Amino acid sequence: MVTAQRINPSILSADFVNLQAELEAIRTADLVHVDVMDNHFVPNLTMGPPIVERIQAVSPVPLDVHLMISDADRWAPGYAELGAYSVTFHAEAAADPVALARRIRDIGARAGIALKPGTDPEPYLELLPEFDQVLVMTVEPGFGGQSFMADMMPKLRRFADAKAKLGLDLWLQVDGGITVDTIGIAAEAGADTFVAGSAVYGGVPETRIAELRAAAATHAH
Ligand SMILES: O=C(CO)[C@@H](O)[C@H](O)COP(=O)(O)O
Repeated sequence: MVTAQRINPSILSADFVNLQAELEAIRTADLVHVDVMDNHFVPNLTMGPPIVERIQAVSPVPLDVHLMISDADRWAPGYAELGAYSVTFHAEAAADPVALARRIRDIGARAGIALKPGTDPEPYLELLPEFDQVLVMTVEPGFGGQSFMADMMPKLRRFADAKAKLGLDLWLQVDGGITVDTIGIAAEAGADTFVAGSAVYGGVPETRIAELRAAAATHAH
């Protein structure tokens, strides 16, 4: 069986003044990746619940919310309540990742856990049944347009191995520096869900999404 692959454009690279049109331009995507940053967990600031709620209301594609914020335990459930399809919080920002994932799932969203490049995957491997997706950051979180960190592939492989061993239906997501040249490397290491900002909005989004899909498919497991 070939694993389904998903392309989730990050609107961090979109024109925020024309966001509704930018959302329409990626209607062939699987999910819209929404980067929420608080200028505390990461040195950048984007948006909070009121703007995400408006995006949710007008987007033709469901939202994959990535919270790069401190105190995730307090804020993450609100994004599930406003209707996000998935809510991913950082392992480094949650006091009790399992309890938080359960709250997100109880509200009806998919629960994801994200790891910064320097974070050891080991403590999370046995917790994987509590999550619907794992996000392995392939750049330091905070900004679009950075270079893909190929040295994160061993971490991705550890999650892929644990997923196979436990027989889980778990999505493995990568985010940062994903292009037609790097997507295959991540797919080869076990990723099935790909976030791309500058690679999508740096050209005609529909064409770029199709190109990324084709490049990933040649490396599908
Ligand atoms: O979370 C982040 C950055 O922290 C990402 O979602 C970026 O928006 C990806 O941008 P590109 O590396 O694809 O340009």
